[in-house]
Amino acid sequence: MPIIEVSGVRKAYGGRVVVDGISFTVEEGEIFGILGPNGAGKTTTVECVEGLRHPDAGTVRVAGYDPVRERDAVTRVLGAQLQESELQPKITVREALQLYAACYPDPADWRALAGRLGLTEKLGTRFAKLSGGQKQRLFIALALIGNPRVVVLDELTTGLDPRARRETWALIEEVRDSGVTVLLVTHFMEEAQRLCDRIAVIDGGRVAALDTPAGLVSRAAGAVVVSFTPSAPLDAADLAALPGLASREERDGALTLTGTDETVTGLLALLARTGTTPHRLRIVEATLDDAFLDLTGEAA
Ligand SMILES: Nc1ncnc2c1ncn2[C@@H]1O[C@H](COP(=O)(O)OP(=O)(O)OP(=O)(O)O)[C@@H](O)[C@H]1O
Repeated sequence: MPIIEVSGVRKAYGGRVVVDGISFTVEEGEIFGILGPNGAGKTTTVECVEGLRHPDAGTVRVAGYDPVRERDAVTRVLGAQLQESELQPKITVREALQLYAACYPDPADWRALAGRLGLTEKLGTRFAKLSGGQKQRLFIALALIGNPRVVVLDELTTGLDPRARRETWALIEEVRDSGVTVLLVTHFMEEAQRLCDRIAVIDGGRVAALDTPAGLVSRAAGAVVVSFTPSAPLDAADLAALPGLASREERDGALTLTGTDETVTGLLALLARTGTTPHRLRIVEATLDDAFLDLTGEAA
């Protein structure tokens, strides 16, 4: 049984539909990404999973529980870090961990959690004095303190420098490796590609695509771009017949082809057959960015 099931969820604010029939399931033990442009409906969707918003239609189940009607049960299995989290500026890391631990019947050992998240030396530090990366680590610790089976992380690494972001990624992987399912809302392609087992691309309140990162990339219009200068001109009909060819451009004797892996294989066979040498050969694969642009028409 999937640990999260979202089926046909709709949500409108003041008559404007922002989530328009979203469905997906998250399997236990995976890092599932929700990716989409600003205002796509990502946060509204995960807030329905967390029970913070009531869908107008459709159903949500977390470990079989309804987040609205069975709020207490869902609170026991789901930990959340919200998009705009804040704590009182004067609370120390130790006090925050103890306070949150007191809210759960069977909390994690907060000292061990602080150790895992590299916060032991900061236990006496006030929230306002923590760096961005330390605050995010504290929010991950607070999301994990109830020993949840699922943790929802919304825009966790926004505002972090590249090094702190990478450290946070390693922590998210550790969380998953410890057996907790992760639902991750993100804007960052590199983050989604590196961390997620599967990604739902949300655009205009709908699921535009749901696949593994590699599966999404292979859907980009020109998944592979090959450029080279042939030692002798190639026959236009031979080039046009290459399997999977999406586009062809010639400039100053240099050829640029976009297509698929099959296009590259076909091109290599054509070069061998005609005894042509490809000078300055470059093969570039599409990225999740390209797939995202194709799917949503927007840059991340
Ligand atoms: N409480 C609310 N009342 C009215 N409109 C809202 C409310 N919350 C969100 N919206 C609107 O709903 C749309 C979807 O918002 P949501 O926060 O779910 O998108 P998002 O994909 O998470 O965006 P972002 O990446 O910018 O955080 C936006 O146009 C937003 O302005």
